Amino acid sequence: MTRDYSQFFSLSPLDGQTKRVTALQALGWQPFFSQQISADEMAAAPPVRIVAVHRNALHAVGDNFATALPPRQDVTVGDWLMLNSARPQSSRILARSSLIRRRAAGTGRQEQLIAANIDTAFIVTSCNQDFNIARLERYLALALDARITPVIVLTKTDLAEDPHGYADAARAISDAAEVVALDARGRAPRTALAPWCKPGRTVAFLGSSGVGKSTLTNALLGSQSIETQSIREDDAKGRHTTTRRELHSAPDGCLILDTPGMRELQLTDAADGINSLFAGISELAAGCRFNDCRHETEPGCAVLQAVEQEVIDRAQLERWRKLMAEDAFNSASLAERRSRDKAFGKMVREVKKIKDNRR
Ligand SMILES: Nc1nc2c(ncn2[C@@H]2O[C@H](COP(=O)(O)OP(=O)(O)OP(=O)(O)O)[C@@H](O)[C@H]2O)c(=O)[nH]1
Ligand SMILES: [Zn+2]
Repeated sequence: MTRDYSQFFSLSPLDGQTKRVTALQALGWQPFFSQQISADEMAAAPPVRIVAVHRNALHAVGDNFATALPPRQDVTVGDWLMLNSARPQSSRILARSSLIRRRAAGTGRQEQLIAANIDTAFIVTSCNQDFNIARLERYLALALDARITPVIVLTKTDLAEDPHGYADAARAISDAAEVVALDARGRAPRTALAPWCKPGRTVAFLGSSGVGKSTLTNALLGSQSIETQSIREDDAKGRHTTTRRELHSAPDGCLILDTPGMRELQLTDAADGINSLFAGISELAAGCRFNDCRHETEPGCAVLQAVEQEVIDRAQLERWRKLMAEDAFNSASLAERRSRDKAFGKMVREVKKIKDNRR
């Protein structure tokens, strides 16, 4: 199937003042990436950005050209590669400014790369029963851990009796994230999200199904190119899960990553993100008498003392515990897997050695 990626070629918007943005900058190229390569390397292998991941190909766009590459487990949408035309599989992956990973859905504990080099994560929830502090915290921890600026977006303000109540509750979660409340339909999102949707910036929408991610994406794109749930519901086949994973270029010059629902989002190796979200608790924990304090019944527990003194909220401590436990569980399983794989590889090599010696 031939796909048309020419939408990315015309990306050379003016960034408000009069400074011209180069074609690469419009694709999201930043000093963080150019610092990783020499001028010679730049001439030998042009940088390309992975704008779409399909089952049988990676679609890459560079300075006024597009190409398809063979799929690779270690490459994800948003990645920058130095294109080796002779051996595309060996193209160098540039270090990422941010990376979203997750534990693969199902029973396997394999880590899956979701997206790379995202500047802003819009964490979307609606002003209704979807609104859930624990879930927002999980997304916030994930974004912070991935080194992405989080912004909480509350949709469906038009349907809520008290949208301000939701916005206040969201603001109380963390100073790390700004909160925007809006009606996702119509023109409001373009203005409200403009501070983060600048030329060459990559943004992504995260959140449960039905909260308005596609509606927001369409509002920024100024089109209906992403089908929304109500349209899918009319589909004779009923609702199908979205498998898309690609970047779209918006008229304002920003790049929008469209990810699947991420309903099974799990934290893996995200302790840093959790700690920065719950900075108050983690700082207190450092003052506990025991290094391995679980903050349950231990004497000299600084965290429990703070709860007693109502410096921190008991419910918040519970949510922190849950996230830490989830992260520890997933990370341990992953580490276990890695060491198992290592041990297995070692065994294979030893068996091979024995066989070779016998010859
Ligand atoms: N009234 C109102 N309806 C909204 C708003 N945001 C989204 N909707 C509607 O809610 C439904 C779901 O929106 P989508 O944009 O498809 O939700 P999604 O998050 O992309 O869902 P998935 O693709 O399943 O992950 C659609 O019918 C939208 O029109 C809003 O702010 N106000
Ligand atoms: Zn403690």
